[in-house]
Amino acid sequence: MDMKSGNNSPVLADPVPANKSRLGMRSQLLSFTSGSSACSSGSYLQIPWKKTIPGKLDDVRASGWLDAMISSSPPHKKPNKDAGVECSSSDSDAVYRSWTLRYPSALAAFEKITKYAKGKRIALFLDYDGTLSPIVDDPDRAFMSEEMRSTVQSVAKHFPTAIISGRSRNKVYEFVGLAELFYAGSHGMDIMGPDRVSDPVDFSSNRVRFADKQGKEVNLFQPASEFIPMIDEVFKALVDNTKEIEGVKVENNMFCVSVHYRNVDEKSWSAVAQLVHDILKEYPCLRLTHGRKVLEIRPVIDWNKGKAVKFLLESLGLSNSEVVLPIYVGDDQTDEDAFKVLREGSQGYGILVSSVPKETKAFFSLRDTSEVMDFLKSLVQWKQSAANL
Ligand SMILES: O=P(O)(O)OC[C@H]1O[C@H](O[C@H]2O[C@H](CO)[C@@H](O)[C@H](O)[C@H]2O)[C@H](O)[C@@H](O)[C@@H]1O
Repeated sequence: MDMKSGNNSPVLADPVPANKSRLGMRSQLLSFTSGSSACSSGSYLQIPWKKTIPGKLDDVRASGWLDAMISSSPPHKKPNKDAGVECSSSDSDAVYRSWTLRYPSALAAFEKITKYAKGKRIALFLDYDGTLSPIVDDPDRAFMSEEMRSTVQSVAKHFPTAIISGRSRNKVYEFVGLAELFYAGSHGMDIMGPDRVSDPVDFSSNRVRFADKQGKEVNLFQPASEFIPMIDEVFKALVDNTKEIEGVKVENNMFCVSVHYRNVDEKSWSAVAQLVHDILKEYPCLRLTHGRKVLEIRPVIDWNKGKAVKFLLESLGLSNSEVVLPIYVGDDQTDEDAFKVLREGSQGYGILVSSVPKETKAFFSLRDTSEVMDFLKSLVQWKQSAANL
């Protein structure tokens, strides 16, 4: 893959000036980013990992990380600063209701949505955690209910449906377990789709075609494949460096590493942030995104859930917005890239799953996973009744 910045490349330009090389030491990582890689120039050299001594916490405060960590997965009651007490739940309800004037409930606006979808084919994109399965303390136990599974299964019978998750593709497939869907893991950096119908850009070097277990031709697209060894290295370093902090969980999601602090005492959040910050200083080709009580480290390539949606629409031959209505349902910051693509291209609808008001690029909202299920069931019923007309 051409890793220089360019129209066809998903890789961003070198984020660090060439004179800021890593102490002039050569790295074992150079071997897999050979050629013209922006990240394999001097700026990409790595020092062998050494244990980080937590540095100045000013770094994480100044960069706004701590604020973002505190506001991710916000509490259900809003503290009232003036009175020093929490707002009552009826106050929060009123705030939520007024927020839904801007982002109406997709259930309440169902007729409007289906009116717009008339004569079009709906394509569904579903996030996993917080959308199909409720948020739980242990990421390994984020199971979806059987009812939700069969709802997703029937939705997929009527509409092309893809899961787009921050988890590794294999892991999210294990949780969902439905072979009839398309899957994009690692925030869209690992897409298993149909054999491509058309594609506006040349991704040939990142694409592998093969037949799946059912003999169906599939297309595996991994725009960040060169980063796997680096991600492994960072994963191991973070497991090692955070082991003294109780409650931290580090997850290897193949093309990204998730550092969970949901079960960490709030007093230690800054230490978690500092350790991640220190790692990122050593790996200029990686960057941070925030999720729900999770810090996510991923390659700096210009690829995200929004690009994955576009890619899948192309691959499925569904990119003509005159005849296709894509709907994306998701709950966290990384889903905003997909909402943005749909809104800015006037292409389809984003639906934010949130029980608290949030700034979003979505058009509609749903409170929680049970409303997501109701919405999916309504789509199936609507489709079935339209077929009977
Ligand atoms: O894109 P998603 O499918 O929403 O995945 C985003 C991250 O979800 C998982 O973490 C979140 O859910 C956990 C289980 O409910 C919860 O414990 C954690 O606090 C949340 O951040 C997953 O573990 C991550 O790897 C995903 O990136």
